[in-house]
Amino acid sequence: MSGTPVLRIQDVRKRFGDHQALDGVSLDVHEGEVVTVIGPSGSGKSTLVRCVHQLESIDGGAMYLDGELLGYELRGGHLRPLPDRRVAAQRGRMGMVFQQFNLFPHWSVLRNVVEAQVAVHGRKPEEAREQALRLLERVGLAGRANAHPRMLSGGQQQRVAIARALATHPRIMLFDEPTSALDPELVDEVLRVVLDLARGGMTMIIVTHEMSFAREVADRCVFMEAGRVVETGTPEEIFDNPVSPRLRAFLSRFSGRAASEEIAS
Ligand SMILES: Nc1ncnc2c1ncn2[C@@H]1O[C@H](COP(=O)(O)OP(=O)(O)OP(=O)(O)O)[C@@H](O)[C@H]1O
Repeated sequence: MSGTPVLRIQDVRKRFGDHQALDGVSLDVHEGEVVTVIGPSGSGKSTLVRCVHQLESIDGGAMYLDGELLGYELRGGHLRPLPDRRVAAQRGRMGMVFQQFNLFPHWSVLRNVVEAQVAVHGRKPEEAREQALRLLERVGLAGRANAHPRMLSGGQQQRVAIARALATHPRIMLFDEPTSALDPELVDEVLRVVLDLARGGMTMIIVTHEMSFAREVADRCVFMEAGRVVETGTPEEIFDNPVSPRLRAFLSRFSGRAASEEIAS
């Protein structure tokens, strides 16, 4: 693909103590592209999106959003960390959805979405309200605008979290296992919303353990293991013609588990 990618991740390294969580990860995500990230537990998938969203600092490499260096600036010939307010502004150009929904419990659903725009774009609440209502409609929750998060199911709360992330008009959406905390019967309603965003052309990175969804929603799929990208390809390449023995082993473990779950249910 040509042109400046929306997101460029270049040789990113991240260490926790003596554990190398990311060991030189590179990935470009282009406008309108949906990239799913799969891999075994502990392979660094969440760390990767957390680094992009600058919830974790990186130890090496660089990341760019629309060509702009994330987290650092070149001053006096040296790379220096950006001041907090500029990091916050960069973060506001990305929408992050976590495993846990992280809604403010004492605010209504509507206010949770409105305040995202007020905080990031400094809009007046009354201006932000109309757009927030449209977003709640988009995630199928127009009727619950005045409810408080505790009155909603996990699936509904996650849909509010998606509306909140969309409220800042992000250039890219980052999903970190958005359905892992949900009861199985609530997973589909959230995945449908994400699929709808994908079809609408949203640029996204989605970390997920939902293999059939990872395949269905993706333009490109990335398999990570031990902090590295082991294989990248179209969903057909990754799921039907995996090259790396590590990916083959991962997929067969997964299909074995899926089959045994089906037998158990
Ligand atoms: N804040 C932290 N402090 C110390 N170690 C961490 C921290 N965050 C992640 N790790 C470690 O880094 C490694 C990668 O974790 P990460 O959560 O990115 O993996 P993952 O692929 O998303 O796993 P899962 O699929 O289970 O969520 C793991 O060994 C994890 O224990």
